Amino acid sequence: MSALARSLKIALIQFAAGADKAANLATVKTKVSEAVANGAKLVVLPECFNSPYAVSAFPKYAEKIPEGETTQFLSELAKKSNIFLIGGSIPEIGSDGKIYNTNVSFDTQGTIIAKHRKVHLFDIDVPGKIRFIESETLTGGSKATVFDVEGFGTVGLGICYDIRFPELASIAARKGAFALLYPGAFNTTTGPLHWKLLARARAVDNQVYVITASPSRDLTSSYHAYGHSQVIDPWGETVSEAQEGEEIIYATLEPEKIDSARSGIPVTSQRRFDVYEDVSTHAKVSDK
Ligand SMILES: O=C(O)CCC(=O)C(=O)O
Repeated sequence: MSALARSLKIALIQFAAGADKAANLATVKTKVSEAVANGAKLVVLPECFNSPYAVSAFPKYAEKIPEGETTQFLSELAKKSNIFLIGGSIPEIGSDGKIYNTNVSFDTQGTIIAKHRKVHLFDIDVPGKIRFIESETLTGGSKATVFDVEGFGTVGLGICYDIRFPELASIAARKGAFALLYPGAFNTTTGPLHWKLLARARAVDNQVYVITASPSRDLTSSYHAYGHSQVIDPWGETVSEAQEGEEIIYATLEPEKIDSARSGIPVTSQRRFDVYEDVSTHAKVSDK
């Protein structure tokens, strides 16, 4: 049986969150209803869609999950819209008092099906170009996340910088994923060089769809997101790609695309775990 049971129409919502949380949630509501009207069954929001993407903002905007207003809002929206809703990420305050960059995702009943805390924090310093140290206010998660989209199949999920670490993607693929979802906010330094390269690499490594949802670029904010939300197929081809502004992009994921890649170039069944270890046997996988 194919990793994907049947065709799945998805939408990626690219918009820039500002300082006003209520306005950000109102934008999500409007754009999700547009995506639903256009037939999307699974909708993906970008990284940090309810707050500015800035280390100083994370503590101010952090909410509890599931008690916080954004979780409640997304749950109702998923249920009312009868969609699977992949809630990008939001700053979360954990029961340990630490702050995480966290995805929470929902099924068509509004029930939480996944919670992923960004595992690899975005701490980089490229002199003269970009310095961003998430660990100044955030703590990294400690689990890989793989979950079922009921009636369609299994997916893996990481947040932005997590895409640079192929191990998380391999774990999901070994567990039968048909797609890897990465809400992310690359920037105008690393985006042009690495955003598509990494998405295509993860797609071809694992013969899965790779879905990366970005904020749009806002030159008035301190962080200039790259935009270019995209859907890459298991052959490494771009199915759909946004530019840098506000946009909703769509794609229909097809089981045949996965099957043709896997039967034509059968790396998925040719792996030599007798020569190297399968990382997925060591992984802790999130149960929500
Ligand atoms: O890896 C990169 O270049 C960008 C990562 C990033 O922006 C993030 O993790 O939020």
